[in-house]
Amino acid sequence: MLKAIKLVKEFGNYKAVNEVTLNIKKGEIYGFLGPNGAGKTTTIRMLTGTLKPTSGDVEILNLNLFNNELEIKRRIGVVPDEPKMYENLKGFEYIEFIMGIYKLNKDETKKRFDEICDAFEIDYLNNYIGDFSHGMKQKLMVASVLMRKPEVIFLDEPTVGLDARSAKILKELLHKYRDEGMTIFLTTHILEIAEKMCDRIGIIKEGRMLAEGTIEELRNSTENKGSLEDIFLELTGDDSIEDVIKEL
Ligand SMILES: Nc1ncnc2c1ncn2[C@@H]1O[C@H](COP(=O)(O)OP(=O)(O)OP(=O)(O)O)[C@@H](O)[C@H]1O
Repeated sequence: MLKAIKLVKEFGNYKAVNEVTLNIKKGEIYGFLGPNGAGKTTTIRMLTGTLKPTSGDVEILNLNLFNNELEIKRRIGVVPDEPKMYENLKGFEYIEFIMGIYKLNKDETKKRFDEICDAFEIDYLNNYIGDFSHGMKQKLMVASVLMRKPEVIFLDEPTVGLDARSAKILKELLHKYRDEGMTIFLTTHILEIAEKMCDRIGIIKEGRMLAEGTIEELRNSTENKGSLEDIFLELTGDDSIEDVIKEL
């Protein structure tokens, strides 16, 4: 469904992503975790066709990304870490614009969009996007992508800026769409969210994959039998954090 084969991205002499290989199944929620600067956003940008890899390949929906970019972009959805939207449009104008671009069935899509708006309490569609807070933009961006029912969705730090209620609603919406067959790839720094939300987790550091598996598999592959936070800190080598805290 979603495959990356030895993906590499070099910025000058710096290897931001170093031979990352992924194999994600249909209907799976895959959490991509790693410390700051590990290469998560760079990987997402390569997986979604916004950044050309230095080497390696990507296959989505059984199609090679680089030979089928338009078809793939039509069938996937992307929620970037910074929601980029037209600031001079009102919320409802942006949604009409997206419906037009993707040539969506208006009645069906509107029904789905309204359901998501109800869940997220989006009641500000008559206002200009430029006046929205980060969280308000994020919710509209998520709604504009989910209403299309993409077959694969990529979300980079989707809960940043969301209040606790909206983050919980997002988790429930993603589980619902996963159960209907959507494949979901997300990054997060909130390990509790990853633990509750994801079927499988990959951990990256300094561009390289350190580990991958279900929480249970990750637990068995490390000495640490505790929470995802304990496993993550052990794998990423930040287990000295307790000493740092003691010194504070
Ligand atoms: N356009 C660019 N030019 C040069 N270096 C870049 C560029 N984009 C990313 N990098 C570098 O690549 C590395 C990986 O960055 P990336 O944004 O993928 O990390 P990340 O895991 O998403 O981090 P964070 O969790 O902090 O968002 C970083 O060292 C970053 O400085």
